[in-house]
Amino acid sequence: MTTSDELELVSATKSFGGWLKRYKHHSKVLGCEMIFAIYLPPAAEEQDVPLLWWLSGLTCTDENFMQKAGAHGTAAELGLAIVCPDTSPRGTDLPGEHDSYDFGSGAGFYVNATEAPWNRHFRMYDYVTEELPALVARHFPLNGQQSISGHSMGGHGALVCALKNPERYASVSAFAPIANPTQCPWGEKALGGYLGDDRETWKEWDACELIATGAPAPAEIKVDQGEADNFYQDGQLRPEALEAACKQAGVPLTLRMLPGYDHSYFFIASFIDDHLRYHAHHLRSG
Ligand SMILES: N[C@@H](CCC(=O)N[C@@H](CSC=O)C(=O)NCC(=O)O)C(=O)O
Repeated sequence: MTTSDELELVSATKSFGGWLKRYKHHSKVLGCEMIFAIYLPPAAEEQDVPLLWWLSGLTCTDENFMQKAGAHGTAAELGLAIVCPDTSPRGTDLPGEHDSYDFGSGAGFYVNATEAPWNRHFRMYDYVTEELPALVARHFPLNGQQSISGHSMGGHGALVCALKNPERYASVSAFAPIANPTQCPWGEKALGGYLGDDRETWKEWDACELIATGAPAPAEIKVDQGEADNFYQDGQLRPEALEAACKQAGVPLTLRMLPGYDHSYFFIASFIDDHLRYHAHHLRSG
């Protein structure tokens, strides 16, 4: 087992002149061993660089984005580091943790659970906003400038992290986020399980609710949504609710509805360059 400030290198792979590295560490917040991935652009060999957080979706680990999004070339060009955390605590084996793809392992929803037994380990919000940022700041050549993005459950996570901490991130974007989790089946299952039956307590983990109560965004929010996404068509994502909440509150949002694209990493790979350039712009001017 590693101690809280030790990193164990799992793998190192050269990519576009930079390095994709995976590390194992002990998380005090989650009470288990975790793996995260970091892409360090070539510029990180000479200077401290800005950082983009990528939060992945249901069933993902630290690996999906790094292997499928095709982000390394543009991140290398822009001098942007990228960190991908895992999507839940691992190896805790709570009763029922592995029974479904949308709750428990691979489905931490970036909240701090309050219901037993989940509250012992499932504190992914604190992990991605406190423990892991402090850890990577100590170990890598980062200049302190940060932005955040994510997909689906991770898009929800990115929006919530940014709306709760607008001073910490220069910008926020999302691909097909679960934008209104208090009002969709995925969110009702996860928030009910992790937080209990009182739906009032769910609202602080819902981007639309946060915006409605006056939470400011760090910059104009950028969201891409595929129109052929089956989860969108099934009402899991609700970008229209995000658009309405932003309009009502005067929060700037650029929402693109993209014909023909589904929920997969082919959609993400098609538009990741736009998102990286949007974040690099805000990180430079931040
Ligand atoms: N039945 C599918 C559902 C899981 C899925 O589609 N996961 C998406 C994220 S969905 C919302 O958070 C994903 O990113 N999958 C990983 C990938 O590499 O595509 C299943 O079990 O895969």
